[in-house]
Amino acid sequence: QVGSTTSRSYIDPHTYEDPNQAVKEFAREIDASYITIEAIIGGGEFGDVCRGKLKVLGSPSVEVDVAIKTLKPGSSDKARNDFLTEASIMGQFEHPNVIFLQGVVTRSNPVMIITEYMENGSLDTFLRANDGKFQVLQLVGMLRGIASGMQYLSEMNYVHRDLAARNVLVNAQLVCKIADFGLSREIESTTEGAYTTRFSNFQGGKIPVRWTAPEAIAFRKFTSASDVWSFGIVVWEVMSYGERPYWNWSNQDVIKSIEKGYRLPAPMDCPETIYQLMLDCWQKERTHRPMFLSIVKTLDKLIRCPDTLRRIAQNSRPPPVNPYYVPVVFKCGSDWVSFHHE
Ligand SMILES: Cc1ccc(-c2c(C)sc(NC(=O)CCCC(=O)O)c2C(N)=O)cc1C
Repeated sequence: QVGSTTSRSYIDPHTYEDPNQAVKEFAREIDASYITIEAIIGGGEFGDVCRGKLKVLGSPSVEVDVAIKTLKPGSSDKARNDFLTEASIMGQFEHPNVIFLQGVVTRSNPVMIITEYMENGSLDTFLRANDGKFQVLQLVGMLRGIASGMQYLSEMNYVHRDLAARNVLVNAQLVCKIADFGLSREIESTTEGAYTTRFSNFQGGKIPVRWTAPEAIAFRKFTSASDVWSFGIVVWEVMSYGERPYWNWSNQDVIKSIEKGYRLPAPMDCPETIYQLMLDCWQKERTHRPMFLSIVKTLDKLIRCPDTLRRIAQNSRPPPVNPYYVPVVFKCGSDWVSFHHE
């Protein structure tokens, strides 16, 4: 890796014969007696998400706040392995803008994954609950953190494939961290040198269309450049305080509009330089998109010279009437559609 600051690459846990081997290698085993579950704060695919305390090793009287994912009892071995995959991936990373793994409980039930506690939860719900309440500089600071976390992951040759505001967590100090490492993936270097993923068992081939780059939708070409496209959508989500990208358009209409060159309009009061960054991330040709390293530098410059954030992008006209919009009796409730479309 030319110019990479990390010495090693991420290892896909699926390359291990025995998935338990990967967990042992990358995640610290914590004894359940060190953990106190205090409250359930949400539900996940495999069980509950809780808030709790972890006794600090060596000084049991000291406790830290943690978040805990539990695997619902009676889960199959496959569900257990898929559940623990997130820990095997997360445990390989160490960066201030990537969620920190404290460890796992695998030798007693329920099986648990323990991470740092992110007091303000997921970024999209946090912004919707605080519409209009932040200064532009605070929003840009959040974006800088997300870009920095993504730069680190791309240097580790990790392609996220599901970067969206819902998968970014916010702590009490407004620090944003990349989360949600559940999807399995395989990294294969190609002749172009760009790291691309050949398709592995990506949860039944479903993709979050409105966050995904055209080449990843069309022929599953997931790379750090397609993560940059998704980052552009996250920028739009943040500057829109959690507005849904493409509003209530159908996934098909999103794909057709993007193909015809349509791009999301500047959110209200969005600085022109930030809107230009979004457009750069949404270049059709993926090699024309900026790398995360340059995105971080661009955001750093804007933060250091706040005057560059004063000029507001034109057009805060209402969202354009979608030319393809046909009133639908019901709407597919999820962002995820299979390749064989709805
Ligand atoms: C492995 C992992 C990954 C993410 C989390 C996690 C969520 C899915 S949600 C949340 N924090 C909150 O929602 C705080 C909200 C406060 C409240 O509503 O009381 C976290 C987290 N890490 O804090 C958890 C784990 C274990």
